[in-house]
Amino acid sequence: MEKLLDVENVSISFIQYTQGLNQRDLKVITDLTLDVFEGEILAILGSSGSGKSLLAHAIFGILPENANLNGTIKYKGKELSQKDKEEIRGKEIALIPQSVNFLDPLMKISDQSIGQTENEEEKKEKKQKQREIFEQYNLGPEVDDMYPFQLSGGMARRVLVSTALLSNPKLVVADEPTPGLDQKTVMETLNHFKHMKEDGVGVLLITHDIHAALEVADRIGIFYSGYVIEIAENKDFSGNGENLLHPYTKALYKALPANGFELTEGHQPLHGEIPKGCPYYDRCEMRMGICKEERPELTDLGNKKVRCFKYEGGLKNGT
Ligand SMILES: Nc1ncnc2c1ncn2[C@@H]1O[C@H](COP(=O)(O)OP(=O)(O)OP(=O)(O)O)[C@@H](O)[C@H]1O
Ligand code: NI
Repeated sequence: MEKLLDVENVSISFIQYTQGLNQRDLKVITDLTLDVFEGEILAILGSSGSGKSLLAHAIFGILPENANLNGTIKYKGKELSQKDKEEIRGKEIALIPQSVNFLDPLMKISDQSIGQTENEEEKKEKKQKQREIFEQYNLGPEVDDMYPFQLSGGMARRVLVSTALLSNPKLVVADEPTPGLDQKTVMETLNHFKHMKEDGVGVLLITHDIHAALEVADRIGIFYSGYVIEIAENKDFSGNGENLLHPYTKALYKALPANGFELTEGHQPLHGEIPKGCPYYDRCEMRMGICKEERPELTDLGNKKVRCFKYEGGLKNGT
């Protein structure tokens, strides 16, 4: 399977003005590294406000003006410049945006889904394809002439998913596709991702819903205080969680069945307030002296990755 997306050491920050003319760099995402292969679903799990949408927007070159982006984003091994991102988006790579507000309220659904076309012939072709895909997603012909406000939440979601698929993308980035949907529509949406994967598409599923992630993802990356602290395989989230590596991931897993799961529980140091050592130091049961002083790197352990000093010498060193 070919590697589609490489996000290497990406940091995203904003300039924050403090007193007077003083300013400081407010880091939202630090040193983020992940990859997505063909026919794979990688979920990124993070709490609200942890920078998930910023990550998606960085890949598509649509970050807000005041954001600073560092690091490298590659597609099929080639580093993407801002210009490349603009050329490739909506074609080989497609975004399923978090908000249905991405739909234009004043434009009929089918027109905005098809987008601008060069000529009548192209428009006809695209219209036909749009109908086919919409049909697969249970959106009948009556939807074409509707405006966004006439759609239910589930229909609007399906419009965003099918619009993303219109260009036959190789890579799909789905930003929080499930909140606000009823259980049945959640399962439907997740099934769409499974079908994309079966068709060889690579999917980056950005979510704060661990149940959704576990339902469909092959691997799951866990955000903590703007760092990816572990990328685990789905099957590691089983038994006593003994195959999970980072103490935070272990704690999350243990909280799952008992508490109905709350990712935001406990205080995650955010942005400016991260101490110089490991961001999880204060809450960690496995902490050592070095963890207070230095920040651990993301250690590559084959199919998994972890950011924790316990594993710097390999898997056997952890507990
Ligand atoms: N234009 C901006 N200027 C300054 N700070 C910003 C800006 N946009 C986002 N941020 C900061 O970045 C943080 C992360 O935003 P982002 O939308 O990526 O979070 P998220 O993980 O997608 O959250 P949610 O789960 O609510 O969708 C925000 O909490 C905010 O502090
Ligand atoms: Ni978001």
